[in-house]
Amino acid sequence: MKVAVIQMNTKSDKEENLRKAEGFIRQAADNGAELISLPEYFNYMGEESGKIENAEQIPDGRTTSFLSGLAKEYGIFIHAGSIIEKYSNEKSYNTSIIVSPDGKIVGNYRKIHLFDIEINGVSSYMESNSIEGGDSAEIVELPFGKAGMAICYDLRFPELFRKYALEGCNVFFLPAAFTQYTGMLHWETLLRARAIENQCYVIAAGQIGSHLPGKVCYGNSMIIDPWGTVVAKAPEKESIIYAELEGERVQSARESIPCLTHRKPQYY
Ligand SMILES: O=C(O)CCC(=O)C(=O)O
Repeated sequence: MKVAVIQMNTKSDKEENLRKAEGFIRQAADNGAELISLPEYFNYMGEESGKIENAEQIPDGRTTSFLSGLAKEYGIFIHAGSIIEKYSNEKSYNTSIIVSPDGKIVGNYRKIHLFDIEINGVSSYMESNSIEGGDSAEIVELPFGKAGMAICYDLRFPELFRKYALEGCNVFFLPAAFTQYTGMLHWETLLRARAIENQCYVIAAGQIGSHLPGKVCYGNSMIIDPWGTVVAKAPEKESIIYAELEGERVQSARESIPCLTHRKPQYY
């Protein structure tokens, strides 16, 4: 299955962001992508206060119907890294969806772990001020196999990915708007670790560069195979990268080093 990952620098004008995403999706589909992955917050990154007015219903919202139309037109899967989903008058969900070639939503995942952190003298984020956390994991059946869904900070919780692997996943989605600082320190290492320890592909579409109001994102979108090899990596700009997901790579990793069957959880 040919996958395309789109790296974006999303800003606060939703229609402009959708126009840009559409251009990338059309280009990737014309290049033969059967599955296209977009980053977290691909349709809006702006002031916190703007989140509420840009929140949408799922499935009855502007962005979902935009994605369904394109998925149907090209007969492809589209993974929308995230859309701000309506929750209440104060808060939204940070929600990823996967749309199938017939335009239906086949995956819906609300970011579980919220980025509430403070790094002394560097940065602080309080995602839970505007976002309500999700409360369930999500596995989607794709032609390539089962896929586990996660978003950005979820990457730091290996037990979610282990659960997905034990339930038969061979690919993970990890869309992100990862901060420049923590990205430099941890992004590639954590992504490769999740791929290696679970012997799964990792599809990581990221935001790149600065966004209102002052968040700088690390970019470095990548596709990693079940051996932990980075098979495609985006340059430092908005771009599309491609890779072929190969079932044999999953099998060969799992047969060569059968760590998933060597587990002894009864001892720990
Ligand atoms: O885990 C990190 O270092 C970054 C996470 C992040 O930027 C987010 O979840 O929005």
